[in-house]
Amino acid sequence: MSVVTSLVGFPRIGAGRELKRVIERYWKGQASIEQVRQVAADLRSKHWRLQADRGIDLIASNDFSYYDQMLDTAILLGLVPARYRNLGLGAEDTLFAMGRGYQGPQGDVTALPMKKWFTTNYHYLVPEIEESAQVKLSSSKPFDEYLEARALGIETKPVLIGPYTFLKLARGPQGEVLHYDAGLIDAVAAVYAQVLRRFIELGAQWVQLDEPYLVLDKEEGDISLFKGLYARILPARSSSQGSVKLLLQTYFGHVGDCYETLKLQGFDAIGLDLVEGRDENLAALNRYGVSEGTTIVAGVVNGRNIWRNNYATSLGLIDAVRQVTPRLALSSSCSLLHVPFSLEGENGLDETVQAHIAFAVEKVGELEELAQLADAGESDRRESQVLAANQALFDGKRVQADAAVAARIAGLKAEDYARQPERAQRQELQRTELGLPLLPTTTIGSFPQTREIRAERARLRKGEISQAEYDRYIADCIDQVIAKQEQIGLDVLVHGEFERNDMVEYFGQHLKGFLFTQGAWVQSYGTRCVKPPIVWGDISRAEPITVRWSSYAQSQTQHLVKGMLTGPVTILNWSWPREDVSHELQTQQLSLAIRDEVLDLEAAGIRVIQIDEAALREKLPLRRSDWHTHYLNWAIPAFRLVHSGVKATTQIHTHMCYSEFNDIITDIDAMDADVISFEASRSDLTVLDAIQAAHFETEAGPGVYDIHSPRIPSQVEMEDRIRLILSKMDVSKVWINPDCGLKTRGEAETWPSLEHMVAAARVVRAELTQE
Ligand SMILES: Nc1nc2c(c(=O)[nH]1)N[C@@H](CNc1ccc(C(=O)N[C@@H](CCC(=O)N[C@@H](CCC(=O)N[C@@H](CCC(=O)O)C(=O)O)C(=O)O)C(=O)O)cc1)CN2
Ligand code: MET
Ligand SMILES: [Zn+2]
Repeated sequence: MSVVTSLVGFPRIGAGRELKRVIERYWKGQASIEQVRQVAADLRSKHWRLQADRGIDLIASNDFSYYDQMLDTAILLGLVPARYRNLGLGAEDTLFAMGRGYQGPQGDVTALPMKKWFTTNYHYLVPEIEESAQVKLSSSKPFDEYLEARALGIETKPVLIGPYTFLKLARGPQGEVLHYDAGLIDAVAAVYAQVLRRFIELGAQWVQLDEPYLVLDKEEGDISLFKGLYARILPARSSSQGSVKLLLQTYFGHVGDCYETLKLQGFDAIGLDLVEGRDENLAALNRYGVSEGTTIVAGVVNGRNIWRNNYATSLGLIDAVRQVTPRLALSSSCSLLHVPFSLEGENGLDETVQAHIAFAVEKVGELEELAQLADAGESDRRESQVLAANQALFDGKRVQADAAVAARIAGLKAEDYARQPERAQRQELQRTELGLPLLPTTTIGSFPQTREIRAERARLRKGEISQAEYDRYIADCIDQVIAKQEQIGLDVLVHGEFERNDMVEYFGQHLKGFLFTQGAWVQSYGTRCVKPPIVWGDISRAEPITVRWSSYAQSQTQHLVKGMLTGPVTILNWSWPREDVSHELQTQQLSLAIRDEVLDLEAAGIRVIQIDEAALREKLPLRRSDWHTHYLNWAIPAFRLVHSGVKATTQIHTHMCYSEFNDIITDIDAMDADVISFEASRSDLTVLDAIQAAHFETEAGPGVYDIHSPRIPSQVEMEDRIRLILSKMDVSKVWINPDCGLKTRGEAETWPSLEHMVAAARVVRAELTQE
């Protein structure tokens, strides 16, 4: 018998994005809810079987979700705010209304706020706990899925988001952090206790509670909140009916600052991330040891990258844990939700490259191989073919270094990171030069990526149409979008990004050093997926990427057209980075490539250039002490390097979404952009207070409506929003825009929404000039 293997969670969208397809068809009225349920059940069964066939011992159930697992947990706890309940919709439709808003015969409600899930490109819905909320067990989803697997002959380990993480991420109706009073703690803990008792009745062996929030710095009261919750939950592991074991699963970092507390609670197992939290977690194990009866589940297979596991390294980690305890199990470092499904059918990559890659299915295989190697004696390990073949992947260099890139980086000087003249002076020059009105209106860049556009691109890929035909089609799209923007009266226009499949993949495809996949999709939010490009070698730009379409768009109008680029930090964060060189170096290479593009756009007559850094906050280390030393100290200069070469009158914009900036607001100001647009409509507007407090110099467009929902906002609603913004910001610094790009929206909702937005800006502008 080999070491026990556990999987934190498995991707749920399906190898061919089946779940996405059926749910989106359902939303359009083209599939029934029964069809959705059937596809979901088929996927679950396929994924369980796949793990069982490969010998995984603790297979997760309830890791499936139609939209998001935080949303499922809110529903499980009965935390459906009244405005959604009052719509009177069925179970799935209520869930979708919370996820994406609802506008129809039953009412008009916005969606719950959406936020980044720790340091990933996955987004969760922020549960809202109303004053009047009655916390009680309100869904049978975890039990149903456990029984569904059982009926297939597969014993699973039900997985739930733990109560501590849930409560730390939930908010009050105004987006405020909760007050964790005894009543709330009792009620939430009581539901989890009830869940455990029910699983005992059903005969489950293990339940996993995910507590990633434990890897964050602790605030006052956190430890007592955690202890308060688990003091009520742990006793429910046994009842007159039997008992169940509890696995406390942590991931995305270390729990060094609370490991002793975790140890003392007497969990049956504690899951530790030995990839991202390696040193501190091992140090904590060594320092405090492991309680009698607790198994350490060592997360050695990285659940967040796509590279093959280095078995020698993992065996070293396994041996290190065994120095402390013999009770060891193996797992992925976090849920495999964050990696693509499988290499099977991936014919976009050649074999030598594929040998270095492991997606979810391959990672399951790695866990099993490691479990066998972990139990092999020293001589068996020495003779192991598996180990030798694995070692060969890590011996020697994969790619030749690019000497020209290295020389350019070596030649960088301090002044390359500082734009001249200083910002206040630039903003004044730009005001006269660009001739913009007060409260200028603009959009974030993309316009609807309709089925038709995607189909044209698919046709080009398959060789059904020529490049020239495709280009003509894109030019038509641009003509139309320019004309429409002029018609509704936007001040700074965009070309619409029709030529791009994705804002990161597109740049990857036009830069040296990147590779792409055909179908390596990863869920980003709801039914939306991304296909990150792979960094394989040193990065550089062979030729201009966006100049052609930006200049074309500018040639079609007298208005300003904003050039549109993705910034270096975002390109790296939304790609699969190399692990043989630092993120800092890869980002620097990207900065130089995008810098060349900025200068080429300027030379081609583009006077406003937006460099999106949508993912800047995403990889901010979870521990505050690492923020500057491990990240901001190079990520912010990387952005400055991109734009420091332009003239004072060229206006540099940046854009960010789904992040919290309050605590890094001065760092964002230090990017030295002239203008920033950001997401602010789904979340609370405390960011405006932060802007005010920090004397933020960058002009700013806090999004006045949510584009991740099909709902059309009214003009009045946006007027109110603008007035609220003006109560906190200097009017000369305010821009009016949606909170992100419009690519996921349809034409039908896009144009009325923008008309309302422009009309709202005009009304408020008129009020201002009357005063
Ligand atoms: N990388 C990245 N991360 C991000 C964002 C982002 O824009 N990009 N935005 C934020 C929110 N997250 C988002 C993630 C994905 C999408 C999104 O729109 N994804 C699309 C896919 C975009 C894409 O790559 N499209 C390709 C391929 C489209 C496709 O599915 N084609 C069909 C064939 C065409 C057809 O429909 O007939 C196929 O391959 O089967 C293209 O346009 O070429 C989707 O899930 O639907 C939006 C926002 C945060 N993170
Ligand atoms: N320019 C991009 C767009 O409008 C920025 C999106 S941020 C996820 O789609
Ligand atoms: Zn955005």
